[in-house]
Amino acid sequence: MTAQPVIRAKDLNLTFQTNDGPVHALKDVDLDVSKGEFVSFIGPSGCGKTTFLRCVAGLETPTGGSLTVDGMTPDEARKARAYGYVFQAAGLYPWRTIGGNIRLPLEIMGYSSSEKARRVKETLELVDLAGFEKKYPWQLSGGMQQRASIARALSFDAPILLMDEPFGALDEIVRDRLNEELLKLWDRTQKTMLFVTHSIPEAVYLSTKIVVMSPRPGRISDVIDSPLPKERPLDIRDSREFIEVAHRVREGLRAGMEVA
Ligand SMILES: Nc1ncnc2c1ncn2[C@@H]1O[C@H](COP(=O)(O)OP(=O)(O)OP(=O)(O)O)[C@@H](O)[C@H]1O
Repeated sequence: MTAQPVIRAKDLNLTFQTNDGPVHALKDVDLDVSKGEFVSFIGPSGCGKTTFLRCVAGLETPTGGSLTVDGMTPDEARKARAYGYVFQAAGLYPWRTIGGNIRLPLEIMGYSSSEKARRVKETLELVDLAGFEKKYPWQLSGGMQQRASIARALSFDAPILLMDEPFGALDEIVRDRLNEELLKLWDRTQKTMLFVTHSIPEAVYLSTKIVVMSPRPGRISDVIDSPLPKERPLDIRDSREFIEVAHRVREGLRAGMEVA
């Protein structure tokens, strides 16, 4: 049985009108993402990765083609709170505690006090930050702040998690650990993940599907279904299969640059 697509993009185009002329940020993007997949988007700066995520989130309006999110228009999906969004910088409010930050979307959505408390506790446990509820962001390391920002995006239990280079600013050891934790979290929550990265090993390690993009105009140059098993210890990165997928991603990136 094939899972029903949660994200379906067909001939998606987006051209920004700028003072320097039109910028074709997305060109003829076709992509189906099934429920529960972990999809990474990789490509050089300016190839439209963030723009695609923002289209899914209903924050940009495509100029052509169609896009459905959980069977709805992106705008409807945004209103239905179908996704959580994690940004490159943790973006926590410094004047709120970690618990206060996670509680914020729940306050906006009008959850009851007991429900807010339950969800804050639950998501803090999910990202391994139990006990840090009353700390302020500046009291946490960069990796912990990013985990808190993931908890905030998970707090209202949306079926889709959009992550725009969430670990880009972290050192490699912290990033490795968060990658491992993210896979466990994905396994536990069964959410559909859309994840932007510049790192080939990160994309290969995390994903069930890797979307390779090329710039000017932003197109998909390859879509790779990962042959790696779901269970992924970090040393899987030394395996032949891993190296082969990484090689194919690199080739896709190179081919995209040559065409552009
Ligand atoms: N609001 C906007 N107005 C005009 N041009 C924009 C706007 N947003 C993005 N662009 C342009 O669209 C193109 C795609 O940008 P986007 O941020 O999606 O790329 P990206 O692949 O996410 O890049 P990076 O890896 O650097 O984050 C770029 O050329 C960018 O300058």
